[in-house]
Amino acid sequence: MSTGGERTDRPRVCFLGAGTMAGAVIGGMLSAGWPADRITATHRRPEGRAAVAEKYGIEVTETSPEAVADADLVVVAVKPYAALDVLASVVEGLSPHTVVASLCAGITCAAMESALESTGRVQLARLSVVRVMPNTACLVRAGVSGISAGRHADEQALARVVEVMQTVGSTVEIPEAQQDALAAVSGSGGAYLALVAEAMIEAGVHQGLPRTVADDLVRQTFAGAAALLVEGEHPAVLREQVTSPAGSTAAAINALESAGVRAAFLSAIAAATERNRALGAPADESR
Ligand SMILES: NC(=O)C1=CN([C@@H]2O[C@H](COP(=O)(O)OP(=O)(O)OC[C@H]3O[C@@H](n4cnc5c(N)ncnc54)[C@H](OP(=O)(O)O)[C@@H]3O)[C@@H](O)[C@H]2O)C=CC1
Ligand SMILES: O=C(O)[C@@H]1CCC=N1
Repeated sequence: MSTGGERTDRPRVCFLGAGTMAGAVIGGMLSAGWPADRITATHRRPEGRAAVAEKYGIEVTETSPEAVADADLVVVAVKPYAALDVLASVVEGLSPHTVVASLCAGITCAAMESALESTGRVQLARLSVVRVMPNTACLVRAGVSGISAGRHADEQALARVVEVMQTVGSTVEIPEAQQDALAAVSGSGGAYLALVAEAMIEAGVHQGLPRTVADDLVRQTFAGAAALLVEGEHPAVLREQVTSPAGSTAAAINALESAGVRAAFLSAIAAATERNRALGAPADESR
């Protein structure tokens, strides 16, 4: 998967948990030329370890202090409910120079810092902790990650995390209080757009288009619309450019507005923000 031109000064990154999100970041890093021998991961199931090692050509081990001993950056990438336990299970392998980042929805820097402080090991109590919220487009190096530094993370620690996440997309540094809303917009956003794409394909089929044609049309329409958005024009202007007075787009927009599409997005993003907050709450067993 490597494109060559690998740099040997890249930080060594160990992912704790190698599921969808870690896999997207690992895949993006490798395709950008990050040396495979500077990426490791852990997986709790032996068959999972074998599969991930085979897929990415990286070393995959059990989650243990030894797994993180050589890492410059340890990335917690398990489901939120397991994040603090997984971090606690590797503390013996962390050094004062290790940076710990978490991709886990809702898990605060303070919660991770407390987990490290509660080890009673003085040198870990001041470890750099960074909270990151990426999205799955990291796989194609088109992700966007919100990044917030914890109490002890200095510029150098932050730069280590930014180096990884900018390899797989863009980054935005935000106050940690905004992380739950950011996750609701960009962490989950790809799913909303995939749902709209799915609905548009079905609607095209409903109007008599062959499924493969509807599928191709929708994919390319999304790619084209994304390219125009990235150019920087305001979305309202892009919408107006397509909407002739009393034309067919106006008829469609009228139907969408009557169905409450804007209100639906307001509710959806509010629900996701609230859910992210709940995922970080200590008593939540459903995470
Ligand atoms: N998916 C997404 O789009 C995004 C996810 N995130 C965050 O990323 C994190 C991971 O989510 P996602 O990748 O979707 O989930 P996955 O279930 O795909 O991946 C989680 C991985 O962690 C593994 N795991 C669980 N416990 C342990 C353990 N003790 N040691 C090692 N590995 C363990 C799981 O193993 P097993 O297969 O055995 O269950 C699984 O492979 C979550 O906290 C989520 O909030 C953030 C942004 C976007
Ligand atoms: O659904 C989730 O919980 C995660 C957080 C952002 C995207 N997926």
